Amino acid sequence: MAAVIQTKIHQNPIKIFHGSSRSLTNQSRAPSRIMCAAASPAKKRFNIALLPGDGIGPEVISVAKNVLQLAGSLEGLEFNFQEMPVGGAALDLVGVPMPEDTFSVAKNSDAILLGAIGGYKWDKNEKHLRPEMALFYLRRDLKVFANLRPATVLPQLVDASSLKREIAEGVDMMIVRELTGGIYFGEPRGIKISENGEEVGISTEIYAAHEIDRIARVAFETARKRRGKLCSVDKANVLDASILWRKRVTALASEYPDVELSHMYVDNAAMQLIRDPKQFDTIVTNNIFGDILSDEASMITGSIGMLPSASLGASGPGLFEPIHGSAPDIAGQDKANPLATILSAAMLLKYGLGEEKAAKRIEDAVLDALNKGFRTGDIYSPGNKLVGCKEMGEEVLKSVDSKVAATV
Ligand SMILES: NC(=O)c1ccc[n+]([C@@H]2O[C@H](COP(=O)([O-])OP(=O)(O)OC[C@H]3O[C@@H](n4cnc5c(N)ncnc54)[C@H](O)[C@@H]3O)[C@@H](O)[C@H]2O)c1
Ligand SMILES: CC(C)[C@H](C(=O)O)[C@@H](O)C(=O)O
Ligand SMILES: [Mg+2]
Repeated sequence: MAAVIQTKIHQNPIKIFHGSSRSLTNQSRAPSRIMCAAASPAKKRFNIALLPGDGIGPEVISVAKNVLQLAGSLEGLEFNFQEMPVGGAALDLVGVPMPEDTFSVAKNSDAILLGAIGGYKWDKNEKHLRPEMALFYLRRDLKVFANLRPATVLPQLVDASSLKREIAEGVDMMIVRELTGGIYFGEPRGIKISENGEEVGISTEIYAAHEIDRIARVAFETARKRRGKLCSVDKANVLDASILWRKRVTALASEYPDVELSHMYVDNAAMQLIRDPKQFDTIVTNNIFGDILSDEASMITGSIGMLPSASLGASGPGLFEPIHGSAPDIAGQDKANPLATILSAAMLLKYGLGEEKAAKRIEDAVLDALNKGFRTGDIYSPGNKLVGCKEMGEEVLKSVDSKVAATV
């Protein structure tokens, strides 16, 4: 599997951005040149786990799957899709949010494309039976600690931004969110009874040095390939976990002399994102700050329906999903913007499978559909053509098919 970035942990070189080794096996299982001499060239085969989930999840996944399939086939890739229930859909089917079969298919795939999880129906479930737990199990057990959330204002969508044109235009940042640690997973946690008999809710923000180092390295490497600026966002004026975070990130900076490192408190960062988002190139931050800041950044780009993500570990398949949720308020109405999921499929190709050409086909097709004026409701502005989720998907498919490289 093609590694996109190499890094070091404790001086041992390891691959950071790659999918499982299954694809290599699959390639070797592909028909040999001699056998196929008269037919088309041997195709690379990949197993993709599709986890549609809940709400708008199935709507956006069905569209993204078609786009992935077509873009891949034009680059000689063949996908074996296996669709499995997760979240509320799995709770309804088998009583747990992450069935063993689903995890096993995901773990043994080359990459996972997930829609969204959650919904009103399960909101009152006990915590371990909430759909969202599936996400935690997946992220934790696949060890995908590095979550890349790019927020780019496309020229076609400047008017859809919540910010004024002159502030939004040209924004292009990458949020590197730590995904398997911090307050989401820290112990102790739970709702307990205190000594005076009162209920107390406990969540613990905790980071070990190695967890900070490995995400910081991913962020330095990412910044190095972008504009060379890294801003580490923390709350080191208050939180002990952030004090250690800042110390470790600072200590690593000498290994990346070509990257300009700065630090910012998270409250200021939330404000600066709105005041002057162009100051940011790469941001590295902990699990919860990354969750919040990426939703904020999405509105600079026009909509949360535009932001894809890639979650990557040191080995095994990557997990690719839009940053948005199941949007129960618009589910089943063909109103969802599928572009975040389609762009997540592009990230799957690029970071998960190392198939940059196929990824570029998808990115170009998205730009082409936007250039032609197609807009779902969340990114609509007067003068454009309002379409639903399915039609947007069909337009992107047409653009992939026409092999037109969009001019931005
Ligand atoms: N990764 C995930 O699966 C994920 C992420 C966030 C929230 N959730 C879950 O989703 C459920 C709803 O959460 P929420 O309402 O806070 O967040 P949400 O992201 O689902 O929706 C927030 C708002 O954004 C809109 N929106 C979201 N995605 C859109 C899209 N693709 N196109 C157009 N509009 C879109 C929704 O209609 C809604 O008004 C909850 O159960 C939550 O836990 C799941
Ligand atoms: C649904 C929720 C558990 C999840 C998170 O907080 O990580 C979501 O908001 C996200 O951004 O992927
Ligand atoms: Mg979130």
